[in-house]
Amino acid sequence: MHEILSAARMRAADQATIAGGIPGIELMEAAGRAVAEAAKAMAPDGLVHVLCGPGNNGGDGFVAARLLAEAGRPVSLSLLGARDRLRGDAALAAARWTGPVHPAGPDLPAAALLIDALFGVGLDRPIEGLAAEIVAAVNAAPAPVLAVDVPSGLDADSGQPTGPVIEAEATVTFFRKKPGHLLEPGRSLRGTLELAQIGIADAVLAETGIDGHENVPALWARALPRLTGAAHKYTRGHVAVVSGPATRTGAARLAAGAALRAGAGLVTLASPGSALLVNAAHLTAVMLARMDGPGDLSALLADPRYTAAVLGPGMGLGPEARALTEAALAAPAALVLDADALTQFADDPDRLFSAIAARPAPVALTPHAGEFARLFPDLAKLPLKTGRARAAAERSGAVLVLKGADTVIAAPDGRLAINANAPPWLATAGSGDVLAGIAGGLLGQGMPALEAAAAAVWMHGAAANEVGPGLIAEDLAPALRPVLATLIDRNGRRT
Ligand SMILES: NC(=O)C1=CN([C@@H]2O[C@H](COP(=O)(O)OP(=O)(O)OC[C@H]3O[C@@H](n4cnc5c(N)ncnc54)[C@H](O)[C@@H]3O)[C@@H](O)[C@H]2O)[C@@H](O)CC1
Ligand SMILES: Nc1ncnc2c1ncn2[C@@H]1O[C@H](COP(=O)(O)OP(=O)(O)O)[C@@H](O)[C@H]1O
Ligand SMILES: [K+]
Repeated sequence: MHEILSAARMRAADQATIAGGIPGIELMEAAGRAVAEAAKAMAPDGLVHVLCGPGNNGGDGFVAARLLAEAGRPVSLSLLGARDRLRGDAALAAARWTGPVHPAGPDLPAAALLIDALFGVGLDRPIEGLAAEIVAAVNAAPAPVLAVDVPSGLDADSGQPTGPVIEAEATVTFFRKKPGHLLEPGRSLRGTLELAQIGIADAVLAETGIDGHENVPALWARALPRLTGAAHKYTRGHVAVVSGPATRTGAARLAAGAALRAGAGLVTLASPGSALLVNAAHLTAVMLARMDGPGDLSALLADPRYTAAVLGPGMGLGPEARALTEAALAAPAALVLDADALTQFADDPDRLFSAIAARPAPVALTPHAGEFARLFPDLAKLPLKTGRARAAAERSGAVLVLKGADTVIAAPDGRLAINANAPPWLATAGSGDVLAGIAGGLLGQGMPALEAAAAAVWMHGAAANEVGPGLIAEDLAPALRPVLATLIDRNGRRT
């Protein structure tokens, strides 16, 4: 159920199902029924006003209106465009509606609920003219809005408004979620999301292919590190985190603490001599090693017990910092490169990519949009966030974590997950450092890179939800405990 389908693949799934012998009107009846049920739950009484568009999204609206009326609810309906222009299943659905069909306009009745069945995945241009006036009126109306499939005006693939767009309290979509339900601002515009099954068989996915998955534990839970009675700290991995200079040490400590909480057996902060005392003053379970340049870091990471390293948080730019990252790239450990460790390669991203290609252990890159644009200036212009992440993973040979409210995780082989559990209070200084640490902690325990990165992003969001508003980055690592408890039981088994 967690596969994601683009509008084109969803159309292919509809068509394959109809070609397989299930009439389109049956799918539409099931879709309209799901919408009617959601409408009853949202507004137990009062008038429901259904706004129908000229395509099959409008057809779903006609079905919902009929079923609500049959259930005894007061229903009114308006249609954008002429009734005799309706085609196919939508025309059939409209023929089954026996109530009046009002011409759609910005004058809306005082309703308990508005159903937006104007445009779905068939939207092919920005909404304008009369339809735009209707959208504005719907958004200004006091009644809550239930969107059919997608809020009208939203691009189902990008999550971007194409122009005027409906702001919905809730959306009912069919068969599988679309990228635009998870990518911002679509995730905010669609309100709560219900997924309804309408008679399309899961097997159709083998034919259509998928556009990725929603980032849920089912994707990676089986790959989580497994604790057994025979575990000792070295079997749980040793993660090195590179500290910045004396005036910028906090970010690396946040990452180190998070790596330990994520289950790494040992975490060592590799600190410049000048920053040893300030780091020592703040550390207990995290260990400290003196590291005064790339030679020291190479020597440290040459110890094969170091299974992962995290570089970037608070690290700084310039040739010395860059030389540290080069040393880590030449070492055998898995790597998380974040923040400054990415920006260091802005002048020569290909140098980073060839170093990644030359190493046996995996690399995860965790840029926010600004860092991404420095490494992938051409890809940053691609219209879809999913497309940007996928192309960058392919080019870099690394697992790409393109951060934001709607973080996208992509592997070089094309696998992709969109994360949708992060609350807005995660947007606070240092929270990215914690994410890098969690990813390092999971990689260090031997988790495969895509799974480790996706799990880290999900745990980060779940920990933020545990904490709630008011969160500061320091709160995140402790909040991993209840999150891990939902994933791993006390006997070390994955739940
Ligand atoms: N048989 C099927 O394929 C099923 C389709 N379903 C519904 O059908 C929807 C897709 O239906 P359609 O492909 O007919 O597409 P839509 O109903 O989303 O919209 C397409 C219609 O709107 C017009 N249009 C597009 N953008 C416009 C704009 N900006 N201004 C004015 N007119 C515009 C198009 O010319 C076309 O007439 C889905 O979102 C879903 O709600 C469901 O009923 C399930 C079954
Ligand atoms: N509006 C938001 N909603 C949810 N999560 C967000 C939002 N904005 C940022 N985040 C998350 O917060 C973290 C911020 O990381 P980053 O940009 O590197 O900041 P910093 O360097 O201050 O830690 C990322 O994990 C990102 O996905
Ligand atoms: K709609």
